[in-house]
Amino acid sequence: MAILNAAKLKRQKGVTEPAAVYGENGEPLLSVRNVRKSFVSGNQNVEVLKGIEMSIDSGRLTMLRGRSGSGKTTLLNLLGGLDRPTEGGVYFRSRPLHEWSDKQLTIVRRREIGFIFQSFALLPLLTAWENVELALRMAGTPRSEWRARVGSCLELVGLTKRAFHRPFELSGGEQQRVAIAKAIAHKPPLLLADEPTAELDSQMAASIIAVFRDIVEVERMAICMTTHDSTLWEAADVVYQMVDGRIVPE
Ligand SMILES: Nc1ncnc2c1ncn2[C@@H]1O[C@H](COP(=O)(O)OP(=O)(O)OP(=O)(O)O)[C@@H](O)[C@H]1O
Repeated sequence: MAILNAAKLKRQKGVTEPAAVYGENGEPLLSVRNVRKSFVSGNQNVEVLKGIEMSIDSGRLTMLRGRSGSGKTTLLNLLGGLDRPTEGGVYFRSRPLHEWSDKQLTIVRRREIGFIFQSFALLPLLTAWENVELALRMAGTPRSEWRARVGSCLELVGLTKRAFHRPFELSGGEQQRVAIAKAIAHKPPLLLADEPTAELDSQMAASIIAVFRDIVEVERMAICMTTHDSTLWEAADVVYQMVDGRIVPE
């Protein structure tokens, strides 16, 4: 796919665009400091994350790669405040998510983070347009802004012509694009995606990654996604490889 090759070429030539950074001092949008996560399974304590250090910048597509069971989803859940680390810190826009109450985390997730999952999580009776509009309603965006924002999000994901179709009338790739439009509608600075291309064929997967590249470049959001698919890694600005709960050099 052209977009993948373009991203690869840019990196090969050492061309890097200046990252849009959060904060005056250039601190990353999100940083993870010595994070450990354990689960109790039966009478055993299983350590799934073993001292993770990483950061995520605005205007960058970051990928987490690794074998099944290496801890990618567990880490993504911590980045999005869906769970808390056993040790260490997760700082989002310099605020310590790991110290926040459930109520505070719910608010930050609703307003400042977009989530995309493997299954597309669309409401089946609503059209693509109404699904995206619902996200704005949930985020408390003023009604007067809905029309323009829904239109521009559907345009960004290339679905203007399909705006009034319901999910069952759309292909898997198109449904995932509606899910992306829904996740970015309220302009969250951070978009997290867990295996967003797992249910798609390789062509549709590449088209989703092309949409992600547009989002980081046009909207300057940060996207962090997990993937097994080695053909997609070259489209990333940053790739973290996970092995057995640790980030290891590629
Ligand atoms: N709530 C939990 N309780 C006990 N063990 C858990 C829990 N969540 C995850 N694990 C274990 O942590 C390990 C890492 O799981 P995780 O889902 O993060 O891996 P992954 O890299 O995302 O894998 P996949 O690519 O298959 O989704 C697995 O061995 C899993 O069984």
